Amino acid sequence: MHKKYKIAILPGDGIGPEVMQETYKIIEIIKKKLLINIQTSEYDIGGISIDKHGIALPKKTLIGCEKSDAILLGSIGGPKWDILPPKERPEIASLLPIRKHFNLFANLRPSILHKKLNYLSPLKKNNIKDGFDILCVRELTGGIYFGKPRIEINKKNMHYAIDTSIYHKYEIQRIAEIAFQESLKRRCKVTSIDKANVLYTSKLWRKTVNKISKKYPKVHLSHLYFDNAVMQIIKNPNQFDVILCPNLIGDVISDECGSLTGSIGMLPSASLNTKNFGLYEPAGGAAPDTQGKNIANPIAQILSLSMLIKHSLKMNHISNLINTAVYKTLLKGFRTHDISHDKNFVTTKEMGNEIVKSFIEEL
Ligand SMILES: NC(=O)C1=CN([C@@H]2O[C@H](COP(=O)(O)OP(=O)(O)OC[C@H]3O[C@@H](n4cnc5c(N)ncnc54)[C@H](O)[C@@H]3O)[C@@H](O)[C@H]2O)C=CC1
Ligand SMILES: CC(C)CC(=O)C(=O)O
Ligand SMILES: [Mg+2]
Repeated sequence: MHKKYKIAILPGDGIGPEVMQETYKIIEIIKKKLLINIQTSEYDIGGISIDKHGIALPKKTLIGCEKSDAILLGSIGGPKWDILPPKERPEIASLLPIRKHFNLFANLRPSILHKKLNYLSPLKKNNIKDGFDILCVRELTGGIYFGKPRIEINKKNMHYAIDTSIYHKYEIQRIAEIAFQESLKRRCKVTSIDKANVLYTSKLWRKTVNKISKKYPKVHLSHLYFDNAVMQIIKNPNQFDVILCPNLIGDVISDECGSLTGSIGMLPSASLNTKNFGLYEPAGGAAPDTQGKNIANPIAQILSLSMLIKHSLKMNHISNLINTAVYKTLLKGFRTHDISHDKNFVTTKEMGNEIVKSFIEEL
């Protein structure tokens, strides 16, 4: 009897359901042609769930995810729900809590610009002749997105808001371990990014990362301040291997690295806990400006499935086949709106179909 894999699918808001449809096509091929027993079950999350059930993260969704081997998420949020009080908006009421619930502290965001596709990047060609391959390792369940108190005070003559950034040593230790271990599989370089010239949490971050680095003598560790880092990445992304960041900094850096490959619409992510259970989602958001137009790039979602298959289902060969299929489709010249330099672009569905064709060619 073949092993059965259960994937909880959470399409969410905005372009989430559109790009998820294209990802289902790849799952169907894996089931039919590779005879892998994958069972998918869909659950609501985010704004759509608020509309349907009055709550952004229903119990049914959490229980469905708990019973699965991994979660594949589209995206959440959009202007319709921006007017809600902070605690009720999809970001704070569903995305952050689901990450915390499963202790998904390790967020891996690989940004790869292949040499042969370097013209997709907005950077000048001579800066990216050889492309680049950066893995952003972002701490995902701590820092300022989770600190308390977070509150707006509006009293007589006083109107202010507070966010609190907290990092415990153990939170820094465990994400640093992940970054060093990942770098051993790559080019053995870790660049840790912080603001240790100003922030107390960053001082502890740097001290702790330095201590962990002693366990990894083969890995070259360097530190950059956040402001300089965003500049260095644009000047020469190829100098970076693994970039290790606190939550907020990683949010920014990963968008930057993603867009340097051509579009944030191609950047997948894996959010993992210590048991290799993971939530996989595009690094970008709900892209409301492209929603419903059949123009969104489905690559980030398809590559997120690839990461799921690698990290949670442990089928590296299938993950590699998907990655190759995406690469070949781009080499064949197919471009969605976000990566097209002219008016010649394919729709979301056409891109999905082309990736499926390339995938079948690889089998
Ligand atoms: N993990 C998640 O679910 C995330 C949700 N969000 C939410 O999404 C909503 C929109 O946020 P924004 O700041 O506009 O960021 P965004 O990432 O949704 O969009 C930024 C830009 O990138 C483009 N883009 C993103 N993904 C694309 C794709 N697959 N194909 C083509 N173009 C793509 C968008 O069209 C837009 O121009 C907000 O409500 C935000 O809170 C934002 C980031 C992550
Ligand atoms: C709500 C945000 C923290 C989501 C986001 O921008 C991200 O995870 O990259
Ligand atoms: Mg982000």
